[in-house]
Amino acid sequence: MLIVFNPTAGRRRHRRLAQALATLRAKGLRPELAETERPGHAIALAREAAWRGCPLVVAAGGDGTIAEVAAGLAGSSAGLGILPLGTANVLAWELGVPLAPEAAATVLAEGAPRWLRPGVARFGDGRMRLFVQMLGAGFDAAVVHRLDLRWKRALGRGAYVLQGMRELGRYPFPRFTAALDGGPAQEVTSAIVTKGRLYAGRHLLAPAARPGEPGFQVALFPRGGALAAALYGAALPLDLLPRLPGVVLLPARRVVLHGEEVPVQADGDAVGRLPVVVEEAASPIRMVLPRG
Ligand SMILES: Nc1ncnc2c1ncn2[C@@H]1O[C@H](COP(=O)(O)OP(=O)(O)OP(=O)(O)O)[C@@H](O)[C@H]1O
Repeated sequence: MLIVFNPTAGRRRHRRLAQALATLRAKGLRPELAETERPGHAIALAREAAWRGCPLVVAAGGDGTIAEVAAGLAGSSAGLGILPLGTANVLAWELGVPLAPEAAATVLAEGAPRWLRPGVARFGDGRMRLFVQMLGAGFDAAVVHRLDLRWKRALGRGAYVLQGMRELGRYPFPRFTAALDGGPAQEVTSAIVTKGRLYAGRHLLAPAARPGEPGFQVALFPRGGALAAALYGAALPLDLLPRLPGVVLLPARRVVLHGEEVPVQADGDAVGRLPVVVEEAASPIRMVLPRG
């Protein structure tokens, strides 16, 4: 087992990592540890581990680190485990992986295999980005793009709330189009393409989503403006967002988002700007998850 640890993810991460390692060692396991040194490094570390036959690579970090490890394991037979040390840890909430390090380590040692089907985003400039939970274009991506990392370290998820309030006053809500499965282009001001039900931690976004099955749920936000965005932001922690008028949720296998100067985020990382085409990744990933 190789643990790929992002030393910049989340808070209190070193202590939590040490607790997980102690649990694994107490169970007779001898995990290897590799620290990431830069964005994208986890991809290379995971790829190399899969190439030398490592059966399980654990992403110790947040959703961005999981996505990078998943990208490195793509097409291999190695399994992917999660040690949730990130800020939002949406995928851990989604898949029932405990946040307590000892309990998460027990899942790594004794969990069961389950398939996850990541999404892949292709940008206009030819870049590709794999994502495990969701990709957003528009307002939420603007928040991620301009988030101050010092705030994120100090305040955790609260930093997103503060940055969201700042963006309400300055984001211009440019319109762009979303075309689902070759259908007509619809005008929106934000769109979230999600594999899972949850968003920004454990808040409900897409009740019909099934991460282990093909396809996505797509949340479209035709209404722009600070008032609508503030309303959506207030509804999210109450799990009311999917029920709000003006929020459209649709299933799709392929999503084309077209626009200019519209920011894009994937799994909470700033990843570029539109246009982008979102599809299912070529191969599913075998995850090690809680039994039952
Ligand atoms: N050594 C490093 N220095 C700077 N950035 C790094 C380093 N290692 C990894 N990263 C980048 O940090 C990004 C964010 O990390 P990650 O998603 O794991 O944590 P998080 O943002 O705190 O958690 P979450 O996504 O759950 O909110 C990763 O996508 C990765 O590209």
